[in-house]
Amino acid sequence: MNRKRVALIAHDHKKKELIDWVETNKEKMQKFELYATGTTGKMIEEKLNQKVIRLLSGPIGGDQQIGALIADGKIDILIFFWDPLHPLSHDPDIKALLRIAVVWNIPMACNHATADYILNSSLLFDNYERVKPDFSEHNDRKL
Ligand SMILES: O=C(CO)COP(=O)(O)O
Repeated sequence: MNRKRVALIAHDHKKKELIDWVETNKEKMQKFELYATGTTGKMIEEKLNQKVIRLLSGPIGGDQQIGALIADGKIDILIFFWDPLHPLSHDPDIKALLRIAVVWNIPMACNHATADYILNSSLLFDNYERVKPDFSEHNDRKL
């Protein structure tokens, strides 16, 4: 079975929480191929001593790069500890990423509790295949 590709992202006020979470779940993390935005990825790599495929930092396009990977079917799970209490310059990108994860029906955790649920789901290491959305109507759309 291929390793699940997990994207990990945290905003600055949430980074400690995410780093603590990955450290607590270090053994499980090793079973995944990890992707992350720039700064988050650097911190995870240092903490876990595990390779992380790092994209750009969020404010300069990292969220969009993760979104593009999701649309290409290259990310299986998104763990995104976004910050609901501080306004961010790249809010449109954040919103777009949350949207595209829903569009493509990938499991997405936006907080610690949901991340725990996903990580402890029996579906995670089964041959579970998520339902792939049917976009035929959209692709055939006549403008
Ligand atoms: O801003 C981010 C996501 O919106 C995260 O970017 P960094 O991981 O580079 O801090």
